[in-house]
Amino acid sequence: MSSIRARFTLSRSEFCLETDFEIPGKGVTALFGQSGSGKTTLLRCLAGLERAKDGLVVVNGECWQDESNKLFLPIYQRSLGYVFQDARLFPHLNVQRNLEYGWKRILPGQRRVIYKNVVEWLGLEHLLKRTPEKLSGGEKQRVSIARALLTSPQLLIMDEPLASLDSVAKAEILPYLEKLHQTLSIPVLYVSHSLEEVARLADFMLLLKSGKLIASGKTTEVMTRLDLPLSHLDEACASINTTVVGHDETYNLTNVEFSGGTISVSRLTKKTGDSVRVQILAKDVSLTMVKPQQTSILNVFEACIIEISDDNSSKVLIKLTVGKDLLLARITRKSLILLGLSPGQKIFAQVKSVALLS
Ligand SMILES: Nc1ncnc2c1ncn2[C@@H]1O[C@H](COP(=O)(O)OP(=O)(O)OP(=O)(O)O)[C@@H](O)[C@H]1O
Repeated sequence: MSSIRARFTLSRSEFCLETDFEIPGKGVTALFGQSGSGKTTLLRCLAGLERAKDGLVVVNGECWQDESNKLFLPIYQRSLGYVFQDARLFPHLNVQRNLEYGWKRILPGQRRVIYKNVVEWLGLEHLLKRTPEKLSGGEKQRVSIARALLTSPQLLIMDEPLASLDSVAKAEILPYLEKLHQTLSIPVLYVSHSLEEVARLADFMLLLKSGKLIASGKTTEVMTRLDLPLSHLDEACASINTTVVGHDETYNLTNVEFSGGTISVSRLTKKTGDSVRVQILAKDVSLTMVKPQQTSILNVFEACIIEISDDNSSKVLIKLTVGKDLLLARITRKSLILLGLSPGQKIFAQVKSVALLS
């Protein structure tokens, strides 16, 4: 199986990066951690901008750095695309010339993407003749992503690509990132501070704290681990991959199916069989002992409690399985006691609200 394997130890005066990980060689892996946890330092090590002691980097079978310190490829020899917070386009070149800059550096036989496809994926056809000063922040960032992709990298690093955009521009660019996620064979390492972005885009995640990796694994598994800080954030959530199974034209709803049942959401333009990833916030899940008969909540599922943890002085977090999927519920400690909930118990999870991610 394709994978990216890396190991670094890098000491600075008041900070030490010590990481050893293997992530899938395709799809999007999120690198998540608080400010100062070492995300940029880790990316710099991967890129060859820092020389970590006894470092190791192997990207889909290609060794960029080995532990014997004999092999250390400099950045220009690592097949890497880098997208920064700010787009860093060449201001004097129009969009097309910016894109061609990356494209022409790669020999035709070594190209792994098709120019026309990249332009189309990122919706740039009508912008090709414009100079960067005539682009919005979101458009600039789309050009920057396309330029990085056109270098046909073995690995695409995106370092908080949405951080400098306002919420309107973020909302505009996210569907493009989702489309890339579904279409692209190039693995992406995506740095973000936003749990929603991670839930939306990443299949796998690395969680960094004070220079150490405290977790790595499938996004939902890491996000729902009660021993980790993510499940205790206000926006704690689970993301679930579903498939459209039909539309309810009378009530303008779409039904999507997952391992635990069928979820009704507002009518989507998707077709039967299409994939949809949904996000369910812990605070939007309540629990009942018997299946509610008369309720305005449409989405009620049989669930099993697998773990309970304190959240704050009045709330607890409950991790549930619903079919083969995981869900989090944040309820009051009083409800926990009144209902007498404990691990192993079968209950019903009522989902008040479902956000559609893609
Ligand atoms: N050149 C340097 N010399 C010494 N210490 C540094 C240097 N660069 C960064 N650091 C320290 O290393 C630690 C990790 O920094 P890094 O920039 O990797 O964190 P980060 O997770 O990317 O943060 P942010 O999310 O704010 O960008 C911080 O404590 C920082 O002060």
